[in-house]
Parts: sequence; C-alpha cells; structure tokens
Amino acid sequence: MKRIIAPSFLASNFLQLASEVAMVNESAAEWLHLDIMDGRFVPNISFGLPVVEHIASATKKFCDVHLMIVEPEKYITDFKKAGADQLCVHIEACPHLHRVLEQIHDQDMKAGIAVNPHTPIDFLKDIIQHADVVNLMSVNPGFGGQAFIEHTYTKIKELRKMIDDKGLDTLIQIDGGVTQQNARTLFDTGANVLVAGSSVFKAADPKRAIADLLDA
Ligand SMILES: O=C(CO)[C@H](O)[C@H](O)COP(=O)(O)O
Repeated sequence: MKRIIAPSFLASNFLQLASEVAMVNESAAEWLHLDIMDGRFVPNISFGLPVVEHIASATKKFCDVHLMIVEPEKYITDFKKAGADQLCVHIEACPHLHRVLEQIHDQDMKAGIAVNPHTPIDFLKDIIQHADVVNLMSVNPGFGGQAFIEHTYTKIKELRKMIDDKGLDTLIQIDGGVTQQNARTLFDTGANVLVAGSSVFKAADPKRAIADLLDA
C-alpha cells in the first residue's frame, strides 16, 4: 500500500522558508502540506496565496493544499495559479461538495475531502468515489502541536473498509499529532499519507525525522 509523508509547513520557520523547502526537497517526503486558515472556519489565520506561490515555485514535489476556509470554491483557480497540485476542502464547509470537487478536477488538480474529528465516516458514502484523498483530521483543525485523538484509529478502519468495499483507490491521509511513535500503527491500520508538522520541523534532524516516519 502507498505510504507518503507530507511535512506540514505550519510548523516551519517562516523566516527560513527557503531552507525549510530545500530540506523537504532533499528528504524522503513525496508531498508538501500547506495549511490555509481563514479565522472563520477555524479559529486561527495562517498564510495565503503569495506564500503558497513562493513555496510551490521552490519545489518539484507534490503541493497538497488543505483549505480550512469557508467558501473554498471562490479560490480554486487562484490556488491552481499559485501552484497547488491538490486541494482538500472540508465536508463541513461545503453544502455543495460534489460541485466543488468537480470544480477542482476541472482545474486539473487532485481533489480531497477533509473530515473533522466529530464527523462520521458514513457521511462520505455517496461522495467518496469523487475524491482522490480523504484527510481524516486527528486533531481539531486550526493549530499545530496538538495531541492525536485516539478515536481516529476507529475511523481509519471504517474508511479503509468503505474504500476497499467500493473497490476505490482513494488515499487516506491523517492530519494532526502524527509522531514517530504512532506512524507505524497509523500505516498498519490503513493510512497512506501522514501529515507531520511539529514532529518534522521541530526535530533536531528534520530529514531524519521524515525518514523515520516513513520507515516506522
Ligand atoms: O492541519 C493542521 C492543523 O489544523 C496541521 O497540518 C496539523 O495540525 C499538523 O500539525 P502537527 O503535526 O504539529 O500536529
């Protein structure tokens, strides 16, 4: 099964973005994870389009953009222009989710659905076939450095069963509180993509930290 590490730049040193991107470029990570927060969908504001554009221009790796914003459909073409390869939108933020996923695909990007910790996996059953990835939030979105919510393991099992029963190849992404201690169990439970902020960028040797997550 596919295994990918996606370092989350929310935990990076914004004064040293060029060297942080260079570190990820030289690492075993396949994806870069960029968290966009609007102070409305989540109680925090992170960074926006110009920062995504600069990061994307400094890497050949896959730019995975997680939109923790209301009305994400308004910004799809802007993020495409900024260099995003994938946009993940929240099921809780999209009353017309099917349409939004289509709009993302129409812009030649991969489309993902992000799911808050309290949202049941069952809510995905009539839409999952339109998503390339499901981002299971394992913390309440808005802040890095939070503790992993253990109930996520149950949700991974339910989602893995749904994907396998339907014969899909949708990736399962886990976002929040991922560490070198829980990475192996997450992969073994059925996850494909681990988003890791603090456990990479706050590590003494971030490249080693990425390799350790991948080989957990
Ligand atoms: O989406 C996020 C927060 O909303 C971050 O990507 C996530 O929290 C990763 O950070 P950490 O690994 O430090 O928990």
